[in-house]
Amino acid sequence: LTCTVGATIKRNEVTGEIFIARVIHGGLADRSGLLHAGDRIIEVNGFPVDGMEPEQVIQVVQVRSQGTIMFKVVPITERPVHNQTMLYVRSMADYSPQQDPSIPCADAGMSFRKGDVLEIVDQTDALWWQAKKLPSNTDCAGLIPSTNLLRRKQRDFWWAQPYQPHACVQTLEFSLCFYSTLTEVSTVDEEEDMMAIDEKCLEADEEAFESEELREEEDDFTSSIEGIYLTGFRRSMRLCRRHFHSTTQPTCHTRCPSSCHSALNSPYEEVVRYQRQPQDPHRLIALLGPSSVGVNELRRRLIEMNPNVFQGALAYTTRAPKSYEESGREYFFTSREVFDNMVYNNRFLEYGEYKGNLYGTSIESVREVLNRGKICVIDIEPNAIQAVRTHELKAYIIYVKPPPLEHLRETRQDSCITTNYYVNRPFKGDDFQEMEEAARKMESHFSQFFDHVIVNDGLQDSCAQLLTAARKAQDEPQWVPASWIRPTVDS
Ligand SMILES: Nc1ncnc2c1ncn2[C@@H]1O[C@H](COP(=O)(O)OP(=O)(O)OP(=O)(O)O)[C@@H](O)[C@H]1O
Repeated sequence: LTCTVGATIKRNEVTGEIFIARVIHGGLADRSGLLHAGDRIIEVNGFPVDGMEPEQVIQVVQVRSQGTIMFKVVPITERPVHNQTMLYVRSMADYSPQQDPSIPCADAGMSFRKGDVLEIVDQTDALWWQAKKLPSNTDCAGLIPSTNLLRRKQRDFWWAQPYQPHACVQTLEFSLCFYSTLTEVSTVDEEEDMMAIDEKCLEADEEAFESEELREEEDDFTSSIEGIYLTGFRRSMRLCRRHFHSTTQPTCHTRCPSSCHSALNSPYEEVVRYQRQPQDPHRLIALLGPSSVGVNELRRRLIEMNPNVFQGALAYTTRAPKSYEESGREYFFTSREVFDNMVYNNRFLEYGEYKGNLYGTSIESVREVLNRGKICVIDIEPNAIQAVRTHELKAYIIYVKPPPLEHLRETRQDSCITTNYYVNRPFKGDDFQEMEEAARKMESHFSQFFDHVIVNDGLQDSCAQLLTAARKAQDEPQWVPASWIRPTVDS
């Protein structure tokens, strides 16, 4: 009945009467305006349907799949009042009606993936809403679980899992409220990764290790182009970020409660179309991707090619300045006391420790770039996603994805990476595999927050894509969390 007429039916088990259970938005029944939820069906194409099983009724309808289908109905006397307000949401979970035994009619269901934007067209039913996936090329809506129902499914799914120490990693898409647990698990994973690296280093050719070992002093990854110093590319800051400490939880509580809470607790995040006005500050561009995928190469090239438009954010450090360094150029050099105070006051988007010194990217550093009318481009670890998704920064998150393995091998033949132990060592086969694995994890946990994805295959093409995306983020309407536009009292 759903496909042909655009309605679902139900049977009163006591009386055997058949009723319209719901009318699918945009379907034939809805467009005809003749059938409504609650109408009692007496006859279909002249056949009395009282006492029939719903499947039999459907067969009667399908016999006449073309031409006119005649319904004799007793209309519902009191139609529910539809005071629908337009609602758009970004899905924070995957859903497949074919794998959901509780859906009233799987054919009427609509599947969606994390990050999809859905237009909710009907919320009259407490359990099953009707929605369209955007951009939509169909008039007909599909059934999706309501927020409460999906949340309940997530909870049940969570509790139904046998105990596995890492279970929260696999089930994050179902239960973002376990975010803090995930953070701990990721750290453990990272420590394990670190151990793997240690072993590899022990196996490594000692001579090569010695000659390429990280030197104590800090070099820039990049040279400064004429007259312009590229901020935000210092090596220690980047290495430190691999051992990041996220400020996610405290930051969330104080800086972005509405957007964080909605993202963490609700399977749907309400979104609105946002068009930045020319007088508004630029949206922050935040790049993320698995280590060595090319986030900083792309970021550097973008800034180098358009230094008057784009700029990185200067990091803070408690490290003592070297003779040639100036506060406000390589870093903001600061005391540990001041740094701790900034941490306490949630002033960092992310911060961490490297070789006994603290490093961090502050909100003020980003603000300073924005106040100059430039577009701030930073790279972040996934744990900083919530800290940049705020009413003020309105981060546009670009995920840099590795291309397939063969392409990685081909394109990175002459490229080098800096690891915790080596500077500029050529890529090895294992690096590519690790990158792919890290990418898979990152995507499965965080893809719902990606505004744009760049597959970093050919460097030139990726650079062009980044420039286009960074411009689009500023100039074209985008879906953003509704809380950014209608901030609550405490955001
Ligand atoms: N598309 C590409 N083709 C070839 N080489 C690339 C490409 N993108 C990046 N590279 C090279 O790969 C290496 C690693 O890139 P980059 O330093 O930007 O990594 P990253 O993503 O910033 O990683 P990390 O955060 O771990 O430092 C660099 O030598 C860079 O020049």
